[in-house]
Amino acid sequence: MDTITSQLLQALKARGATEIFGIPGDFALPLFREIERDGRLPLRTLSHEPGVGFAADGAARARGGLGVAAVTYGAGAFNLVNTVAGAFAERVPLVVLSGAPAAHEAGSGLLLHHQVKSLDSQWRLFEEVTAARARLDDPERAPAEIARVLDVALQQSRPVYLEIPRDCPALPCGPVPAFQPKAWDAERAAACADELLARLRAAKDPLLVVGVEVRRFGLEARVAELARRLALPVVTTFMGRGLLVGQGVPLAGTYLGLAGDPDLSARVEGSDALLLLGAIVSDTNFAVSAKRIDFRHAIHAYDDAVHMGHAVYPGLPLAALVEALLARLDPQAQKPVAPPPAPPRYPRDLAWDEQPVQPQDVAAALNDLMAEQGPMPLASDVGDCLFTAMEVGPASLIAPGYYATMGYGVPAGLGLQAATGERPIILVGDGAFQMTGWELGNARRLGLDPIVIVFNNGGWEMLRTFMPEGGFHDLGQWDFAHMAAGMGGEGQVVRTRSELAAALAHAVARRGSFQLLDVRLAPGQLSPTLARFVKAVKRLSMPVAA
Ligand SMILES: Cc1ncc(Cc2c([C@H](C)O)sc(CCOP(=O)(O)OP(=O)(O)O)c2C)c(N)n1
Ligand SMILES: [Mg+2]
Repeated sequence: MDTITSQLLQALKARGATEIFGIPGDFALPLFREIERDGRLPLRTLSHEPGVGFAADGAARARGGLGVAAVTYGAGAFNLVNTVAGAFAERVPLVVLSGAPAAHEAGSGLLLHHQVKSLDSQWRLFEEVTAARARLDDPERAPAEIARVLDVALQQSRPVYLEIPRDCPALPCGPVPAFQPKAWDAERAAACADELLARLRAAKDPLLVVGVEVRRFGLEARVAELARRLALPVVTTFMGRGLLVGQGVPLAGTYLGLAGDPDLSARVEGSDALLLLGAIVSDTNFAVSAKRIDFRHAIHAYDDAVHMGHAVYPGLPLAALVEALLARLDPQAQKPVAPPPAPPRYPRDLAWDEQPVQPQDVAAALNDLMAEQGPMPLASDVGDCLFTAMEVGPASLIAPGYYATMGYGVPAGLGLQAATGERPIILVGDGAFQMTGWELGNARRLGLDPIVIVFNNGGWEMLRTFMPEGGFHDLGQWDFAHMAAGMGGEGQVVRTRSELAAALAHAVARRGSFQLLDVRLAPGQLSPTLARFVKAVKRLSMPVAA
């Protein structure tokens, strides 16, 4: 007999989920038992709910489709909130499944364990970080409610919340309707495409800037075709780094303003027709511009609307716009209007010498590795590791480039490998590792063996660059390499460039357990990109970054 849980699992799977990350509690034990009995989606338990949320987020970003995090009511769900907030900010379709008290308990007159202000406090809190919610306590309504909420997750590419009281998982339930893509107005899409193409054709130096929605809505191949037909150079935003890799279009690099390649930044800031597809216009993507970009002259397609000068086309999903444009373009590529920017230059040919390792040496070593053995997916945390990732390329990358929460890298890398089967390279600072790096202790049990590079500089260096006078940035020297064995992996201390090259070669050759490179960096040793970023922030005398 089909139950609320089995129908929910079928609906999740049909919408792209391939596993569930979770930590149970007594309010969620019946749900976990049903998930395990059903077996349709393997249950991957981790050690702390932030790890659960980041792993589900990483799975969704890397594979496409829904990511799923299952937790208990109260303590578990509240632990998850920051990861769901990051998913909301960065447009990730993360599904939260939370246990909850049974109806008869809610009316017991007793205060329940895990309860906060009221039994609805958790529901109200998730209203702020999700796009849709439902309580699955009525088998009659459950199929339609499941479809409504999961469809919003995919249509908006944002997190959603399902609360399942512990007396409901095994209730009989009918089938959940299939996914309904968003409808759009074809006439409005046509009018928008005509106006947009007219603007591009009148421009002297049009450029295509791609952002996260291009990946979230599975449009990379179609956008690459659009770039080809329009003969437009493709630039990514900081958050969009790694997009269109391997799609056969010339990638001009990542726009980083004053922190990036000066020629590319000048082209972007000087363009008379920036076509921004799916990009979040945020401070991390556009704040450190030498010349403030006037978005009134840009064409910005984001969050189901297209802004062109003073015109707005609402209710127009990115997919609708891309298809309307392609329908108007000759498959033969047009002639480029302006010479494409020079291709980005990434550090290569690491010298195998006794010089102390610097962040850019990690980038050079990874570029040498990928040139030799092919691309490997990157998962990065926040800190100088993320700025170093801008020097690795072109490689696919998942990272919280806008919401900028620490703790993301290791669990998201585990989620990436669990969902795609690809072995990731995880870049993480010592501070962020102290938050969630311990999830590596679950890697062997889950059959995962990421390569983890810890930028061990003994402090919160990114913050120290903004406020050197602060005496609270030091973390001491943690010996992560020697902790690895106790967690089922292998660790190597790396101090020199030749040690880096040898340790990376060893790590790549070893499968079946995670490999940790504990890269000892001198405090204050910054990547060139972070150094330029901080200099730009100070030059623009912007408020200190969060
Ligand atoms: C969950 C969380 N807590 C705090 C911060 C603030 C913060 C940064 C951002 C600006 O908000 S960067 C940073 C230091 C990171 O230290 P580490 O991982 O060692 O990397 P590195 O030494 O390369 O800086 C902190 C504490 C954050 N982004 N996320
Ligand atoms: Mg650090």
